[in-house]
Amino acid sequence: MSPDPAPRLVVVHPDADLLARAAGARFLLTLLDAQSVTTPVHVVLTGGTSGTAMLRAAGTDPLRTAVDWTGVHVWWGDERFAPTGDPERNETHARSALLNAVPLPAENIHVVPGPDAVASPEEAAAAYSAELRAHAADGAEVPDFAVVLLGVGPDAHVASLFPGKASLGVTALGALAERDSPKPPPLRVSLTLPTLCSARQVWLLAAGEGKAEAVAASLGGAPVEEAPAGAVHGRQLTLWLVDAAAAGVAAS
Ligand SMILES: O=C(O)[C@H](O)[C@@H](O)[C@H](O)[C@H](O)COP(=O)(O)O
Repeated sequence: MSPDPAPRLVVVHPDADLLARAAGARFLLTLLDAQSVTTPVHVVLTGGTSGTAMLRAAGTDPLRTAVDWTGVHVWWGDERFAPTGDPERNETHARSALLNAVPLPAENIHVVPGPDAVASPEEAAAAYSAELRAHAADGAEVPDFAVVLLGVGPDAHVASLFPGKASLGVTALGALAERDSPKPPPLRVSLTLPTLCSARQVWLLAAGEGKAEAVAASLGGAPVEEAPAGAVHGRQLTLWLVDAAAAGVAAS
């Protein structure tokens, strides 16, 4: 008998601000829950407007002081191939939104190397895959992620996995290089789809009416080539955190 699929829940918040605040608090509480049973706890952050707003909310939420940050490791679902400190980098936004506001040891922040460290996105992806393996359990390729956070693009992309791209067919665990991202900048590094789906929980964030079509297609079962977001599932939970506009409903 095959195991029951993990539940997929959709939480609709009235607007983008409440979405960010609720998701930020939920993130901190989920870290606390995870720390009550295991340490270290590995989490995957996302770039983008909603993901960054959520991290900013977590960065000022009083609950952040209850987390043992020395036992938290952060990773990125994708990164733009830009040098350290560049405003294009997801890392730069995450640091100013949350990471600089909490006592997270520098060695627990696993950044994707940029052109100031390696020669190409392929080299960056290989280095990130090796870093993931180094923090995985014996015999595993990637850490046991407690949560993967993902912003959803208007074309239903997640991380740097875009509709119609060969990257969607990559079955290996680890990171890959994308050289032709339709969302600028073109050069990026992304975790693979199976890596995102290896997490215990996957959260997908979407706000604004520009995301309504992507959310409807993803939840409506569109094929992965059309709506990569719909193909991402956590092992225990898949949580869609959206605002009313992205859900296509009028806010009450
Ligand atoms: O590097 C990036 O651009 C992202 O990680 C990307 O996957 C992002 O999360 C979505 O495009 C949603 O971004 P918005 O919330 O800004 O629409």
